[in-house]
Amino acid sequence: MNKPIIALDFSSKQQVEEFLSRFNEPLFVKVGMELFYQEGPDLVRTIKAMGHDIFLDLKLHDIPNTVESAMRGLAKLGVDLTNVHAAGGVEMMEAAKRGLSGSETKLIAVTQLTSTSEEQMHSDQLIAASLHDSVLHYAKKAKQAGLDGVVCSVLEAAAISEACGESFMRVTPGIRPADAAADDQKRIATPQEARLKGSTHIVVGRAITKSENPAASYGQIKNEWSGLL
Ligand SMILES: O=C(O)c1cc(=O)[nH]c(=O)n1[C@@H]1O[C@H](COP(=O)(O)O)[C@@H](O)[C@H]1O
Repeated sequence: MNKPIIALDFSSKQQVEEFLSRFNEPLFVKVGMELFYQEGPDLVRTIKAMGHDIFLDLKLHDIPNTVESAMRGLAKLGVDLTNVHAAGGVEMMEAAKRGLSGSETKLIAVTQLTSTSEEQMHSDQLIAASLHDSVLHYAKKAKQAGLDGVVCSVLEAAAISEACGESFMRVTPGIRPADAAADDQKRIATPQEARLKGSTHIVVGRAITKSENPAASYGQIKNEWSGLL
């Protein structure tokens, strides 16, 4: 079972170091925009040197040439996983993949954000399809572009596995323990539902980072995800 990916949604290196010091094991962590825009590539190198796996979540979405060049730079960081928005199109996703060539970094595409509801998608994006079909469509486009998988919600993971193959990654944020608040997320699920409904990876932020005891919360989520609870 893949380790839960902890979203390090902090604004400083100091906060990250304090948080990571509570764990005595190698983790799979996500560095997103908040942290990367404050601390830059140096912190990514520092976390890597500590022995943790890294998902660099910058959600690139631009013209193919710009994304390819940006990915060429990110490839040098040696992260394990990074992402683009599938809405950038197949040509952009292919360019992103070219930019990463020669590196070990896996590439996935965000389909519809887990903070998006079907009503919002209809009204904000003027997409007439169901949210499920939109996510599935983006997943097929990501597969066509040669990507390693997608970011989706647990609710779409099984259908994507069926359409794109079991080895195609389904990285699912919006994970909450059963009694926790949804916050700004719309398509949420528990770690147990993620395991039963076809996720290959779960991404967990606030349920761990805002916990009184992050290591204990991580342990509990990890056990539920692995089927040990
Ligand atoms: O690409 C992502 O990681 C991502 C995609 C998505 O659709 N939804 C989503 O929540 N995320 C990220 O996953 C994390 C979820 O955080 P929590 O809601 O605090 O667990 C955040 O860092 C988001 O940026």
